[in-house]
Amino acid sequence: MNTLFKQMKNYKFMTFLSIVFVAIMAIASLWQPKLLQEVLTAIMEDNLDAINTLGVWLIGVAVVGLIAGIANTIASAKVAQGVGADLREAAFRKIQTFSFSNIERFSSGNLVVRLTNDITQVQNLVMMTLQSLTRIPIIFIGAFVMAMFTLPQLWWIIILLIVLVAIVLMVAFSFMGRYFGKLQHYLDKVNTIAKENFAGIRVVKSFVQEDNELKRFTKTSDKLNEYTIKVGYIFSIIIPSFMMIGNLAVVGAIYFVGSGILDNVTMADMPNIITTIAAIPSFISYLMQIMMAIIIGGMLVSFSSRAFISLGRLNEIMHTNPDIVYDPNAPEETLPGTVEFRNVSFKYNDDEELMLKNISFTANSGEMVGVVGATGAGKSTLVQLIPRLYDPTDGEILIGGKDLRTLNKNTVQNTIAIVLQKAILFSGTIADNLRHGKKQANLEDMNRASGIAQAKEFIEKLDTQYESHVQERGNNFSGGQKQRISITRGVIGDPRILILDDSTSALDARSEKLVKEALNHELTDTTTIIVAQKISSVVHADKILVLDNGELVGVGTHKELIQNSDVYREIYETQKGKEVVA
Ligand SMILES: Nc1ncnc2c1ncn2[C@@H]1O[C@H](COP(=O)(O)OP(=O)(O)OP(=O)(O)O)[C@@H](O)[C@H]1O
Repeated sequence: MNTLFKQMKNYKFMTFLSIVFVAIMAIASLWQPKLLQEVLTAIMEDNLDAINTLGVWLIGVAVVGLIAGIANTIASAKVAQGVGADLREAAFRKIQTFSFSNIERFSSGNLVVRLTNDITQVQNLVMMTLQSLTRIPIIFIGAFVMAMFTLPQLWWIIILLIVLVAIVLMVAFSFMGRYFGKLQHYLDKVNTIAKENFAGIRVVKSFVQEDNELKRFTKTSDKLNEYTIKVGYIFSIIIPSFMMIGNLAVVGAIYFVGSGILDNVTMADMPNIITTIAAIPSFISYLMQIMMAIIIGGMLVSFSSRAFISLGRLNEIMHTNPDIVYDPNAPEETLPGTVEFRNVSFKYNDDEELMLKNISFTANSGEMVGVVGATGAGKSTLVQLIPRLYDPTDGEILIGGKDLRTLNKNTVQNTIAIVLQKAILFSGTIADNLRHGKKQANLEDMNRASGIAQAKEFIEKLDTQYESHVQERGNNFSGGQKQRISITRGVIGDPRILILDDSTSALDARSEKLVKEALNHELTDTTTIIVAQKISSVVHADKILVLDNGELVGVGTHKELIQNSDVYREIYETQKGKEVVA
């Protein structure tokens, strides 16, 4: 709730206006039946002056109610949309502060649902609350009191109507609550299957999985349909039930008033009879208002319970403390490119076992360091600790001789660049993507960096070159092109430490060689850490780290390791026959 109130503070005036307008609207709708009763009395008494005056009043009150209703909707929508947008931005800003671990704990898909569906639920709650919350008690209590004054002898019809409507509503909501949960579950599932299929459409097509996927989708969609129909059935029962209760109340009112009149039909009673007959439409109108207030109130309660769950999920984001926090007082500095691991151990989030165990090594400034090991040995995990994507569980990492945890955020970002295993590009232009690596990058910077990454040639062939459009996830580029663009993005800022996490895997052997040579020539002071599947990629490195099951089992040059490291020799032997190891 705090999160919501905090956001609503910015819209105090609009909220106030919306409450005032809804109160005016409620009073207008309570007043109209009363005026109608008076007009009817005036008609039956043939009082033309009163008819004219009251008619004008009736129209005036209706117009005021209408204007207040429109103004309330505008003000409520402004508050709801504003709160929704602010909440979305606040949550997105908060997520930007999250570490990898924070995001993994939520899962990225789940965060997207929170930013879209959950925010919409909260937005609707604000809208409904501002439109109904104050109106419901005013209408309910007002219409109850007015109905009692209008035809006090029929008090029991009012009570009966309230009890019956409340019973129908409670029974219906108890079923609907159950079905709504299932409905949401299958709706999420349908979304997930659809998203998964569109994102992985190439896999679906290449493995000829269309029929299987269609079956999977249809099964879930049918379930969704089943529960939607069940909810529809309940509505098809409750709406006529309400109408029946309303009609019974109307008939009851007319019958009992009518029989009361027939009991006293003398001329002396005429004024009383006129007043009573004129009161019937007004009484019925109040009954309908009472009924609507209960129905809308019930729906608001049922809807709020869903919206409060969404609010709770958003609160969870807002109250999560980022795992990785930078010291705001640390000065921004230029550091040499040395990397030192001192007894570093690491485990992922809730894992029991350590993924990296007591790792120590030093990479000197300007060196090229290779990291090799079997699949799952912990190579990516190790290099991701260097740009602080995760913090070690134990031990410390020194960059340029200083503890990584004490460094300014900009220092870390300007000193270290990582090109991840999976090349991820953002929609926009190639230039937009490259500016992630250097904000003010100009054409010269882009040309130089793309030259190093062997991307220049293909970019220059594009019609609009660096301004070429990049589709979502870079889908309009090949795997190799995406990797080249992401290497360009990595080197464009001239980092002191460049990490290539298996990021030349989609490049042909010649291009890979050219990238390595260009890195050697152009980034002579840069410490380059290369995670490689193939020993051929790091055979000339100044130092190679050999990882086995999270342990550092060898450090040295290719020659040294061939002699000293069984694990390295084994990897080398298995690869030797398959490719040329220089
Ligand atoms: N985000 C994560 N959360 C939990 N466990 C993870 C995560 N990332 C990796 N792991 C686990 O850590 C281990 C090491 O993974 P890592 O990606 O570091 O290996 P790798 O040596 O780079 O493998 P590969 O050569 O296949 O890329 C694996 O067992 C993997 O399941």
